Amino acid sequence: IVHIAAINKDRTIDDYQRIYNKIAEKIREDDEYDGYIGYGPVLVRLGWHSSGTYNKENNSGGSYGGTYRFKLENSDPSNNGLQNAAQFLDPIYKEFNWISHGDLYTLGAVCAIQEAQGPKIKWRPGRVDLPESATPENGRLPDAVNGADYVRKFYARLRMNDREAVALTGAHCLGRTHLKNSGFDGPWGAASSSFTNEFFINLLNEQWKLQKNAAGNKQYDSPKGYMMLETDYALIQDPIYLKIVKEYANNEASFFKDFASSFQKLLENGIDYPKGAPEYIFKTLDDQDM
Ligand code: HEM
Ligand SMILES: CCN(CC)c1nc(N)c2ccccc2n1
Repeated sequence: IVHIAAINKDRTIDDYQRIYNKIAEKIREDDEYDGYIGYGPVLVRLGWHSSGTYNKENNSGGSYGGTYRFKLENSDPSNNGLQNAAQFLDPIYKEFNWISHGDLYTLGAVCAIQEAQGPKIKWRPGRVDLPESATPENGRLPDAVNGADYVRKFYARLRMNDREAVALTGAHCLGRTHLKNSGFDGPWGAASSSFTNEFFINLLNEQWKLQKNAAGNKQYDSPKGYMMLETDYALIQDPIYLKIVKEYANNEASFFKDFASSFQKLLENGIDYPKGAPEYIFKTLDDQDM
């Protein structure tokens, strides 16, 4: 399967910055969502899940076709809760319906990370809406009840190495798990909506206890009210991952640099960009004194 980015010469960075600003302003406006965590984290998860169906073996899945908009994909149990992000983006799509769904889902995730004071993420337009027949089957997204071998193998399918896998999981500094969505619960208390390396610091500093939660699923809980999925905890069980976790816990700049490159790679998996294809770095609202 080959997906070539379609470059729309009529659209400039200003057009996409306008959409970025609309999303960023709406994130600020709709601040009450999920107990005042806000829409940032679930927008990041939508961008990740619409890309995480990629399979390097046959270059199938991924963000290109915007197939999350079809029932088969958005009703995948792995996508429980992402309807909130899709509904958030609906009015933005109505106003700017010249953008493809794949570009919108990935732009929303980049916007959410940058507006959470995370790193600047380079973003390239050109994804093209594909028909429903292009929708990948359910089951391509990862399960949380697994160890390091599963995590390594899963990320390899997305062409990600150990550093990229650890960096990407650092996005779990945002948001929370919801029993009704995934059968996992927490963290409780001050849920942060800033993009930082705290996920790695918590992994190393908290005391973790493997417990069964209210849904009977195993997760690691800490006395301070933090939690880790088994796939999170795997990052300190595996010696190679552990070394990288320590690096990111002690060097936020290194985490930011690797996250930015890994996230762009994740969002662009499966797409061939022609030479000279435009690449944008959007300004945050703060950069624009908005
Ligand atoms: C082995 C890989 C991964 C597994 C098993 C996993 C699993 C999960 C689960 C079970 C949830 C809770 C969903 C809910 O209950 O609402 C979650 C939330 C989240 N995940 Fe992951 N995840 C993985 C990798 C990633 C990656 C690569 C990213 C982004 C780069 C990411 C970003 C997020 C975010 C931002 C949330 C919070 C969403 C919200 O607050 O609504 N995750 N993840
Ligand atoms: C770093 C603690 N937090 C956010 C305050 C956290 N920790 C997690 N382990 C986590 C796992 C999946 C989704 C969100 C998550 N959030």
